[in-house]
Amino acid sequence: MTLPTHVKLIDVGPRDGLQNEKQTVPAAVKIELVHRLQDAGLKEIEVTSFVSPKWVPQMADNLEVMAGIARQSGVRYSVLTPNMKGFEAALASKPDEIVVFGAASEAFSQKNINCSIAESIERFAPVVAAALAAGINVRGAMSCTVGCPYEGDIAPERVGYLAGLMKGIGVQRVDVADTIGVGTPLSVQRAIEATLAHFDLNHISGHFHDTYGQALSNTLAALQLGVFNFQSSVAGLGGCPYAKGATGNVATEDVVYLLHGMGIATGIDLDKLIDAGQFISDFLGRPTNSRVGKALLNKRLSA
Ligand SMILES: CC(C)(COP(=O)([O-])OP(=O)([O-])OC[C@H]1O[C@@H](n2cnc3c(N)ncnc32)[C@H](O)[C@@H]1OP(=O)([O-])[O-])[C@@H](O)C(=O)NCCC(=O)NCCSC(=O)C[C@@](C)(O)CC(=O)[O-]
Repeated sequence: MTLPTHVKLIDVGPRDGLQNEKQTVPAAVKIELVHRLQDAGLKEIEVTSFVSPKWVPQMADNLEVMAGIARQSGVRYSVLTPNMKGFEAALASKPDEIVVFGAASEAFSQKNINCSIAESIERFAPVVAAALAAGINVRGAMSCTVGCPYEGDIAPERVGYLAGLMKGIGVQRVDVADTIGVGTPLSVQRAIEATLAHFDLNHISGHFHDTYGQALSNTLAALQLGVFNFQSSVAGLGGCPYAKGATGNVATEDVVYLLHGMGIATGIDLDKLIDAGQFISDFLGRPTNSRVGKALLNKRLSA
């Protein structure tokens, strides 16, 4: 078994992590979180989304957040854009990458973006073309690649079908997302293998929610297939408003601990990352969801 020697992490905490928070998180707090993540060594940060503020009120400050970030060279700042309206609004914020987001499940596509899978691809196509013409990178998030809150198990063929559609409209790389965290290593591997029919390993990332406590196992299973891009959320923040009961992404701190323990480089300073997790957890008024964060904070206190 040959594992990757280096892994790239995209922290999606400011977007996926905070989009579902009931309390208002001021733009200044989101900006400070992004600053702390980049100071900790994150080279890719998913900052916000340009979606309907009626659907996701927490992301309504998208322009303010993007404008407030003191950008570091070498860091990629991405934003979600579901349609041309979102893309046109996002352009002013100069994102390095835009993300179109579809689903392998018809029901989830309807609940999340109010259209079928086929209609979503029709909406994404001009967004992708406009982004590429403007020199902006394009990622495609694929939700519900192993399970759906409305349809149950999702067959790998449906993941392959969506990946093929994404490839067909020019999406450059895709995320294989276990939106509700029901996957286990073999089901996640099957979803990735179905994606590999359309995208190579350089262009696939794993995005695992931790609802059933499987996300680290699933990360290892993806590493075993050679995947070396992963998304995670500082302090394990998050959940999708249209996936009731699903918890946050796997905590970035826990993934970094796993990888460093296996001798896999990330370029991330775990201590600084834990401080970033503590910062946002303090603001939200609850303990971090990161097991590693909790353990190392306790260790600091008892030192
Ligand atoms: C996609 C839409 C907009 C379609 O929503 P719609 O209602 O079908 O759109 P519409 O074109 O009919 O427009 C309806 C209203 O929305 C406005 N509108 C239309 N588009 C935009 C836009 N881009 N930005 C701002 N406003 C917009 C539009 O102007 C109009 O306003 P009104 O005339 O009623 O005042 C809607 O369904 C929506 O915003 N959904 C939110 C989806 C979302 O953000 N979900 C969470 C992110 S996905 C996720 O978390 C999963 C992921 C990526 O992390 C991976 C995983 O784990 O699975």
